[in-house]
Formats: sequence, structure tokens, C-alpha cells
Amino acid sequence: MSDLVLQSVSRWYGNVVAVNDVSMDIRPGITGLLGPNGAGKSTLLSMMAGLLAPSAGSVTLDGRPVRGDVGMYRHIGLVPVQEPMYDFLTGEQFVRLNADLHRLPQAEAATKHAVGLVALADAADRKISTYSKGMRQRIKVAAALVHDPAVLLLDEPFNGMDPIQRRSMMSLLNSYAAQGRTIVFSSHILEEVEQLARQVEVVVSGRHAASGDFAAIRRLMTDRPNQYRIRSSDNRLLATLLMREDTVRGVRVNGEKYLEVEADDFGRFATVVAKLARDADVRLFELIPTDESLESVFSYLVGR
Ligand SMILES: Nc1ncnc2c1ncn2[C@@H]1O[C@H](COP(=O)(O)OP(=O)(O)OP(=O)(O)O)[C@@H](O)[C@H]1O
Repeated sequence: MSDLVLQSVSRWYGNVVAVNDVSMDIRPGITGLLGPNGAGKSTLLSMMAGLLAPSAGSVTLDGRPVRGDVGMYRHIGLVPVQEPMYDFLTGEQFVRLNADLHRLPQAEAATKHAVGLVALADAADRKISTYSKGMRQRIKVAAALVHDPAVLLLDEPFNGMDPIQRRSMMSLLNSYAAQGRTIVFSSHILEEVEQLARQVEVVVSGRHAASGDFAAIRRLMTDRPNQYRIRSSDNRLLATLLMREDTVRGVRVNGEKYLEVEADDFGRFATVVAKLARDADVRLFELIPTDESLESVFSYLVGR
């Protein structure tokens, strides 16, 4: 049980279309669901977990609908973005609750195993209210995998974690994936996805904007037109020279202060501008990309 297939899935809340005609084929290994806030990632994960019904389309796991079949919940674990509500419970009690909900025959052993997997055995008897942010995230993961699911879905699992906590969560997910399981995690942070995901699915405004391995997504991003601000010893001369280059789409001279340039391919543009300046004896003081935000990358991907 491990191929998760979304076919033309949409979900609307009243007039808000949170997910719009998304199709994905998610295989074993780690998939990153990348998108800005409000893109529809949580809604997608809830539908993948069978907790939320699509308004249209279908979600299946190895060909069986994930929703409306209690047996399917045994194959799926969801780590929600919210903090554990019952923080007066100890870590172990919290995980045990899920083990009992799944009616696991060996609930106690499964609980201990799951708590051990997330390296919280020493803190298992402490109340969750005394846990750090990273420990809370880990106990949620233990609760989600206590029934040993083939598919683990995680909503923003690295939120609020420091680098050490992040690394330990990554190695936990890597080892879970190495057992042939399917892991999907959402994030709006490119670097997290780059470090962990074999496959990346980009969602923007409810739409499926891009799909591929990280190198492919990165290529799409770097090939897009970029804007730069340049300061040099002779902005006007540099502007004239730049306008002759085919990688340059537009140049605007902003008084004596700086140039604004739009150019296609970052790698090539950086080489071209350096060579032009050197040949013309113009000194470059500054070259700054001005639209490097993830939001602008996303809006480019969705607008293609
Ligand atoms: N229960 C709901 N009722 C109405 N609108 C909702 C509901 N849940 C989500 N939405 C809307 O659907 C859209 C997608 O939300 P969703 O939470 O799935 O996005 P997200 O990518 O997970 O964002 P974030 O990272 O901010 O959680 C948003 O516009 C959101 O306001």
C-alpha cells in the first residue's frame, strides 16, 4: 500500500476554491508539497488522509478510495499542523490514545516502539505541556506512526524547529522512507524541501503549478526573468551595452543612482554583465536581485 493518486481533485469552501483540479501520482519516498501560505496544502493533505471529502475528483491509495473506508485509515498517518490539544497528557499517553483508537492488539508495545522511534523514550512520562516545540512535533509524529502506516503525511513538520531539531526530524523521515514508505510533507520553505524531498509538487492558489525533482523545479525558477538593480561607475554606458544583449529584456536608468534590469537567465546574465563592464572599463559596485522572494517565484510558476 503506497501509491497515492489524486485525480482532478478540487475542494471548495463556499465561494473559496482552496484546491482546483489537482492531479498527482505520489510514490514511495519523500515528496515535498511546496507552496506559499494559503496555497491549499493543508486542504490537500486532509483529503489525502481521507479526513476531508473532495468536492470533485478522487484520492486513492493503491486504487482504493481513502475516504469512507475505515480499513484505509490503518494505512495512513497524518501529522497535523496544530499542537497536541491534550497537553495535560504525558507523551506516552498521547501516543497510546491513537494506538487505542486504531484498536491495535499490542497497543502498549506499539506505543513504546513509536515513542522510541522519535527518540522521546526518556521524556515519555512527562506531560506534553513541558515539552519543547521540537519535542511536541516529534510526539505528534509518534502518534501518527504508532499503527505503522505505509503513508505518512506531515503538515509543516519543521515549523518553529531549531536546526538541530530539524536535522533529527529529517533523519527520522529519511529512515522511515528508506523502508519503502510514502511520505508527503508540506512546507513554504524552499531549503527544507531541497534537503529532504526526492520529488517536489508545487501548489499555488489551489493549482498544481509544477512537479519534478528538485533540480527540475530549481531550473524552472532560475530560468524565469529576474530583476536586478545595478550600481556602477557609468550607469548610462552600461545600460547602452546591456540593451544589445539578448539575455536582457529591459533596462531602465534611474538617474545617476542605479540601473534596473530585467534579464532571462541568471547564470548567463551574471557572466555577461561582468564581461561588458570589464571590456568597457566600467566598475561594478553592486548587483542585487530585486525580486528573489519565493512569492515572486511562485507567481511566475503559476503564470506560465
Ligand atoms: N474551513 C475552511 N473554511 C473556509 N475557507 C477555508 C477553510 N480551510 C481553508 N480555507 C481557505 O482555503 C485556502 C487554502 O487553505 P489551506 O489551509 O489549505 O492552505 P495552506 O497552503 O495549507 O496554507 P497555510 O500554510 O497558511 O496553512 C485558503 O484561502 C483558506 O483561507
